[in-house]
Amino acid sequence: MEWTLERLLAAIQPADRQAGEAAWKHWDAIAKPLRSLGLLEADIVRIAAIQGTADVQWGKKAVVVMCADNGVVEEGVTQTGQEVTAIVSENMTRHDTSVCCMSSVAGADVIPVDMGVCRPLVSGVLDKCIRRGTWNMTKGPAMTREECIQGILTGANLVSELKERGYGLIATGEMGIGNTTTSSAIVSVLLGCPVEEVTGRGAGLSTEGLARKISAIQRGVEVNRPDPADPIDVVHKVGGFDIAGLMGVFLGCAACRVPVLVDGFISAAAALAAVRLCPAAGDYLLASHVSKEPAGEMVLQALGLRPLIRAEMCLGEGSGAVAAMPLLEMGLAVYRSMTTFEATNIETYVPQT
Ligand SMILES: Cc1cc2ncn([C@H]3O[C@H](COP(=O)(O)O)[C@@H](O)[C@H]3O)c2cc1C
Ligand SMILES: O=C(O)c1cccnc1
Repeated sequence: MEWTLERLLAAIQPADRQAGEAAWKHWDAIAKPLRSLGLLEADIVRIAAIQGTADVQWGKKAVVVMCADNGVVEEGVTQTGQEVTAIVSENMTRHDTSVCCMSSVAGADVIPVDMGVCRPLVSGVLDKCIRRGTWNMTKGPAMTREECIQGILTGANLVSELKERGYGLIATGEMGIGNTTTSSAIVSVLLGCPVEEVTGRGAGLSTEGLARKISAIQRGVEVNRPDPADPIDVVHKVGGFDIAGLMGVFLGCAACRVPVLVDGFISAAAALAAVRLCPAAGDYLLASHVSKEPAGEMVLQALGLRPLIRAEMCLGEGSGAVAAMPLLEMGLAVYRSMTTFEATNIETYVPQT
């Protein structure tokens, strides 16, 4: 059954605290210094609560890469032309992008999705194209409200399908020239922060380019007056099809009780919009890394998330989210395989909390 927005939001319930407590109990019985694996432990506990059982396991892993073009690129807010979106999206099918190389190491499948790239793509990219690029947000809404909802439902339906196919851990990724512009616009509106504080150089931008980018976002916000209390209003006016799709992935993962790794600034902006739409969805998110973009840390804080990795990455594509997978798997290996204090006859260790 395909999701409607009403059914999707109604299906999202807070994660299972009791399962989380049981997972802490198991961690604390393992023969090692208490809580010494830090966030690895906390994240496995989070996943236990998401899955509703302390018997944590996740099966296959995937990174969903939402690809789309952004009309605002005509304002000169990016270093490269928008044709790069299509090229890199197609390179995903040949396993020739950064996230593809990293996913091979992490054992994750890469699933590129055309949410609205400017030209038709090869068939290896899942065709969910809403429209061939958004409109320029400095002149009016980037998309209609209906298109935004279509994007959200596309992402959520994809998660349901992936869950049926045995995927139990999903990373979010994106490819869309200009999407740090849309992300900064969303974050500025949702967090009520000045545009210049949440806007960076994206995939590389000169100082003049950065000034153009800030001005374009300011004009986009002034022209559209998005309502910060209505995340769909914000994303349809100043967001992109990739971000709408990512919102749907986060909401779909929450509805299907699948843990989802947030990548960098763009994914985090989409996660923020998803959580503002449905606060309970926040329980299902895991932060992977903190983006080097200026507001990377700020958005994670607003989401109440602690990143596993601080590596000054700002690549996108889902690269940071995939990088966190092996760490989580190491945590899971200790959680599932290690001997306990009791079994190994260590009686003298008195855990101090
Ligand atoms: C060759 C290339 C590969 C990329 N892979 C990810 N991004 C990253 O850069 C884009 C966002 O930056 P901006 O808003 O400045 O355009 C997104 O596509 C993001 O995934 C790339 C960018 C480029 C140029
Ligand atoms: O943090 C990110 O997701 C990011 C930052 C800059 C460019 N591309 C992606």
